[in-house]
Amino acid sequence: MTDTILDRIKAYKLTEIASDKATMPLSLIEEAAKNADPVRPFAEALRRAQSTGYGLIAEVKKASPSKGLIRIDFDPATLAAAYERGGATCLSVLTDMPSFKGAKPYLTQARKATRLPALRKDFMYDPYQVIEARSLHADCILLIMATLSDEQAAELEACATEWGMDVLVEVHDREELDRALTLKSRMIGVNNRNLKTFETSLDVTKELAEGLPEDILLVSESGLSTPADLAEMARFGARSFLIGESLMRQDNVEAATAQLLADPVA
Ligand SMILES: O=P(O)(O)OC[C@@H](O)[C@@H](O)c1c[nH]c2ccccc12
Repeated sequence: MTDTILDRIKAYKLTEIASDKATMPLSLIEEAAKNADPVRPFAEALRRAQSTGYGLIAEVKKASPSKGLIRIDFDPATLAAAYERGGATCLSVLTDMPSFKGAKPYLTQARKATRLPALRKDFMYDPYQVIEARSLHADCILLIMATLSDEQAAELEACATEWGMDVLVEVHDREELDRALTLKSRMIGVNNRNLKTFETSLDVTKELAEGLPEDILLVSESGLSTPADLAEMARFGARSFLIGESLMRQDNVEAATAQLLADPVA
């Protein structure tokens, strides 16, 4: 079978982690994580927001492997502040460099410019990255079931919990969802984009939302751009959203964010 983009990402991530560990030993990362700003409750903020409107995780995203460069004028702190003024609930910041032109400092810069809880958006394989996320002041990490074993996911989740962070568990099909539901986190992200083919369809959220346990906080991720998209997802039980590209392409990010959230369906 030929390599998917996810296979390629995993391969360079493992190399990157090994080299990071050699440059910056775990003990130093742990020290920095202990001194990080207190955790801001991430899942709780979304639950509160979606009880009266929509929960929005607004993504600071410069580029992607499927779309290339998304935004030229890119300052994480400025963009994060615009998202906050526009009514975003949380931030997501890409820290992966090779595929998304992200960077670790972007996370810290974006979070510091706001009072919003922030997700480290990256491909996590090693507890080292989880502790590193906290050292960058992350409040939540992402675990992608498509590229993790059950054992790895449980180990990374336990590490996040130990450091006080929430976990967004990402799935794209029924099998991944069933595996995700055996973890402790009650926050599930359904990625409308298949990370192996880049095919994106809102039908993925519609299909997987059905029959979810009551206590699950469902986040619909990727490919969302209009108030009608959000209303459609809400009809299927998703009132929290992870949105990057469509907002990043706007000249006025604050106004676009406010407009998107203006008229939530009951
Ligand atoms: O830019 P979009 O289509 O609004 O999507 C945002 C977010 O869902 C997407 O960036 C994403 C979802 N899961 C990921 C995992 C890795 C990298 C990126 C992602």
